[in-house]
Amino acid sequence: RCLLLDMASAATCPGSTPPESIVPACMFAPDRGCADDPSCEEDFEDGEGTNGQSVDYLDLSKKLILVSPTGEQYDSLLRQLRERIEEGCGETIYVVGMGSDGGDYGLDEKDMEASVATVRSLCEQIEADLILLRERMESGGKIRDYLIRRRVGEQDFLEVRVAVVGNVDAGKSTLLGVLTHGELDNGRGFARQKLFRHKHEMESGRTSSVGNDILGFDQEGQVVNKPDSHGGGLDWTKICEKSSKVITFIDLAGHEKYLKTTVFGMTGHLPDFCMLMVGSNAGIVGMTKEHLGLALALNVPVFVVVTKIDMCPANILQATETLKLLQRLLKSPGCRKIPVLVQNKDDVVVTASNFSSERMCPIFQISNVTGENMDLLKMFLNLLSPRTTFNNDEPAEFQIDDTYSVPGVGTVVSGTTLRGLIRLNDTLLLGPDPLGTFIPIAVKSIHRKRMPVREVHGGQTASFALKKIKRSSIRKGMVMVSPKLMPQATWEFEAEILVLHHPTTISPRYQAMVHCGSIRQTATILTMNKDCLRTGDKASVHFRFIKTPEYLHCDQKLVFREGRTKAVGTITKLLQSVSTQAAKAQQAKCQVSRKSSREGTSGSEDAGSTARPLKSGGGGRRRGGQRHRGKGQNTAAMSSAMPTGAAGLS
Ligand SMILES: Nc1nc2c(ncn2[C@@H]2O[C@H](COP(=O)(O)OP(=O)(O)OP(=O)(O)O)[C@@H](O)[C@H]2O)c(=O)[nH]1
Repeated sequence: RCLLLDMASAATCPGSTPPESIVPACMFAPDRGCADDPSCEEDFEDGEGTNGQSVDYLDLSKKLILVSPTGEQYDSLLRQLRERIEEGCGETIYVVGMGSDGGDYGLDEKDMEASVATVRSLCEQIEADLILLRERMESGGKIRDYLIRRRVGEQDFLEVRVAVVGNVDAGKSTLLGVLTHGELDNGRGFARQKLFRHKHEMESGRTSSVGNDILGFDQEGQVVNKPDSHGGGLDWTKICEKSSKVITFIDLAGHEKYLKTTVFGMTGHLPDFCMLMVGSNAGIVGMTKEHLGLALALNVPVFVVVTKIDMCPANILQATETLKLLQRLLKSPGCRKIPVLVQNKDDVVVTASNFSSERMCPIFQISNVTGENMDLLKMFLNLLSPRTTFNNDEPAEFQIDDTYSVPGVGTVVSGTTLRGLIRLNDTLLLGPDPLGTFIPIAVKSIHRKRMPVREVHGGQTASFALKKIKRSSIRKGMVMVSPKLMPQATWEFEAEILVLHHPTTISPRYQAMVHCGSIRQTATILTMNKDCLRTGDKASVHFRFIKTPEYLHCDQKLVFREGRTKAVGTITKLLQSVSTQAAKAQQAKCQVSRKSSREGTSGSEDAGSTARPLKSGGGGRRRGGQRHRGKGQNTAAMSSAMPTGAAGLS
């Protein structure tokens, strides 16, 4: 019944049968309101939150447990708090005055003071701070919500990534300029000037690349970024040093012509959350639904920011209409969200506590010109926690999303640490190259948010300076992994996909761009378990990359798109992996053959032997009827690096 929730199930249970009637891409039809769908009217309750800020009420005992706990109770409370802090990657929202007393909530002044003293002492034990978020009155007295945040060292901070999407002119870059530089906009593009990375962006006012901006919060939740008086860029080092939490905004392009870059930003930069921007004057136009659909497909929780409310006062029909339409879209069967208009601090605490349940969708209404409601948005951002916890003991894995050549430093790669711990001077395997090989590479220096650091771990973005490698031999989508992982590159894979939109039908030999993490490469459908696929269909599909093998994992999410055609899915099986040894042997052969042909000796036999296995690789290609199109690549060598027997794989 619900296509988008179904995507999630398609992603998690590959074998699950499709629902009886899938509503085709309902997110593209906002008018399919779900006024009749009672589930969409469901109220949320304070309770379980999954962004690690779970507000679970002490089932240890009654609301008075904190007033004067016994030694045993104190230990249990401490254990419980530690667990919650771990789950919340260093912070949690703690409610005082609310137990399992069957609705008798609230404490009198004296009990509240005693309870807070207990919580404070618990916080000291785990080296955390207690910050009051809100206080309310119930029949039994006061209830308080506190943010408990673990203290971090000067070099350390919690990192939360927020992707910023929405149609052209929704005010994305402007809002980021206002938030990060602390200066309001003039309604004519003043604030966004500080963010643009290219001259053509300055001239056109349009974002075309993936931008990164940071907003730091100190231990008390105050913004650390200072207005930039000298006109230079922000001092990231200072911000990070003073921050306990840093929100990294991934500023994405609103224009359709940059959709490929925007999809890359959403898949490759691993956002924890997605901020969908809507201009209240323009409403839900252009790419708004497209971007919302993408976030839902990738299971990234979304919150909405309606901008330009200074242009549309509340009584103006247009603004009310935009809000109504937005709420209808969010509640529609395609989205199944619970939209909540955030109007005060209470709403912020409730929505932030319940946000990662993925169904709740807070809506903020702001003005970048007058600054209205900006404080609510900042408070909300301060309460967001990363959605994933990481284990440093796992072998390291780093995905590259950009490369640079820095004078005096050499080749630098930037990206996200997916898991494990990477230290200065570690040797990692970098790859795969066009042959599918991985080469050992030493990490010369590490920068995190432009600060030199000695190590980075899972969930952190970083840049590494590498030794003895040319920038041209590294591409986006490559990884650097621990040698323990013995990585292998893959030409072909199987995925369970769900077609969100296609004007006609998709059949074998169809080619489109696969986005998977920071990989983006055209792939061909070789076979599938259905004759053809239409909008709303699910299938198990066998893909093959057309240019180079890639480093993939089972269970990775992918987006398959070409123009307005879109499918999402999950990788279920890796096929035709290139064994590193085979690839290395092949590389050696290639070198020998190249050398001998240069020398004009009878190296033709060797050269011939590299070309011959084309037939075996060709088995795979014939099935898809595709040819490699890699520029200047030795396709013969590439094919021969593949193991034979592709024909039998599916
Ligand atoms: N009056 C008013 N104008 C705003 C507000 N927010 C943004 N603007 C103006 O709207 C225009 C477009 O803003 P941008 O920030 O460039 O929009 P964008 O969403 O980043 O656009 P792309 O980068 O092309 O995707 C600029 O001229 C801003 O000054 C607001 O809250 N009120």
